[in-house]
Amino acid sequence: MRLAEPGEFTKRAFQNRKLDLTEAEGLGDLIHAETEIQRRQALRQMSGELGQLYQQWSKRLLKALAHIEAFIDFSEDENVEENVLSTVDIEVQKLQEELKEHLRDNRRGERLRDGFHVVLAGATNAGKSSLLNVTSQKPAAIVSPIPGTTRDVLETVLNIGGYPVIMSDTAGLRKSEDPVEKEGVKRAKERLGDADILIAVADANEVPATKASLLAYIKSILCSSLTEDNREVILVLNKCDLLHQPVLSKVQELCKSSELPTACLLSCHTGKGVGDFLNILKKKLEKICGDPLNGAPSLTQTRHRMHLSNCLGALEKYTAYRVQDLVLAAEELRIGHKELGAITGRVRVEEILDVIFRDFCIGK
Ligand SMILES: Nc1nc2c(ncn2[C@@H]2O[C@H](COP(=O)(O)OP(=O)(O)OP(=O)(O)O)[C@@H](O)[C@H]2O)c(=O)[nH]1
Ligand SMILES: [Mg+2]
Repeated sequence: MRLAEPGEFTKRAFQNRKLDLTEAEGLGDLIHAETEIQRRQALRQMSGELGQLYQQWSKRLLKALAHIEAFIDFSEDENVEENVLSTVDIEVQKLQEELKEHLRDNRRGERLRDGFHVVLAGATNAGKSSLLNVTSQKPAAIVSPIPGTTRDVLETVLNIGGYPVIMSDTAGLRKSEDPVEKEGVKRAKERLGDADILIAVADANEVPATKASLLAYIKSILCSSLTEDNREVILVLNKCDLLHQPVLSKVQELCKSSELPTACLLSCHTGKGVGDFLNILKKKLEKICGDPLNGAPSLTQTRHRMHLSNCLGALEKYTAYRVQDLVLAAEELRIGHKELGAITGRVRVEEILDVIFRDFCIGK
């Protein structure tokens, strides 16, 4: 018997299947869609919408800071009234809410720029690598009937309906004494932790027959991620070409259960159901993203996220200190403003004074 050359499985399997896949309805359109979303998102960045938003926050915070300083320094002998403080409080509260909303965006902008992490996980031989090849339409991963073929995490960049995606194939999850495979399983689990969307891949011929046991099976594939967080999960039941009609109907019925994650029955060999899978994936991406081309522009840089979070932290401290110690509270506004300044550019002391003398009749 001749030993197979490395990569032979992949090439042969892929060439045999390529024709079927290009015939799968809508598949090409979904995979090869222009990254319109990314392009228009970039245009929004370039037109400075995000910059304008941060500038606007910075100006409002500067005004709040100036007013509080005016109150601290001049309220006793000049015309600075008590209600200045309550106006500042309201403005700081509003800024906190706007910042929170901006930060609570599921890292949409960063994901749109760098790609959404979609991770394929499942038992050995379920067809994870086959699914990666089918969706990317190239023999990216080695496919073979030998369980434990994939040992490492393999990433492929895809474009699903305009959304950038980094799809990761992982080692099949099973107990092994082989140190290389063990390491592969460890890496697979780590990668699961980073996923925006988890794809639990199972062989449709081997899935448990009841809802409860199937649910437990999915949880074991996802290392309980399903219960621990609210991340999107798709259950893929592969190799449906091997199912006989009565079993197929049973599995189809099982898939409809609302207690299970969105399920998709498909065959990487015939291409049947792959288009549906991509559509489900696209819908999940849309769900995470909202409409990226409308509404407030999204955060795109981790550095900005850090400064905005720091700014929010300072504004929250302002609220905490406000009743006990006005000077400490004002200091927090200064810190918050400095954090915004790290994004929008520094503000000089004179600018604070300008606001004070513009808004109050001091020394006049
Ligand atoms: N009949 C049938 N066989 C399939 C299908 N998808 C994959 N296979 C076969 O199943 C075997 C395992 O496929 P892989 O894609 O390597 O499975 P895997 O989940 O990546 O396996 P590991 O890397 O070992 O974890 C190969 O022989 C594939 O040709 C399918 O839709 N139908
Ligand atoms: Mg594999």
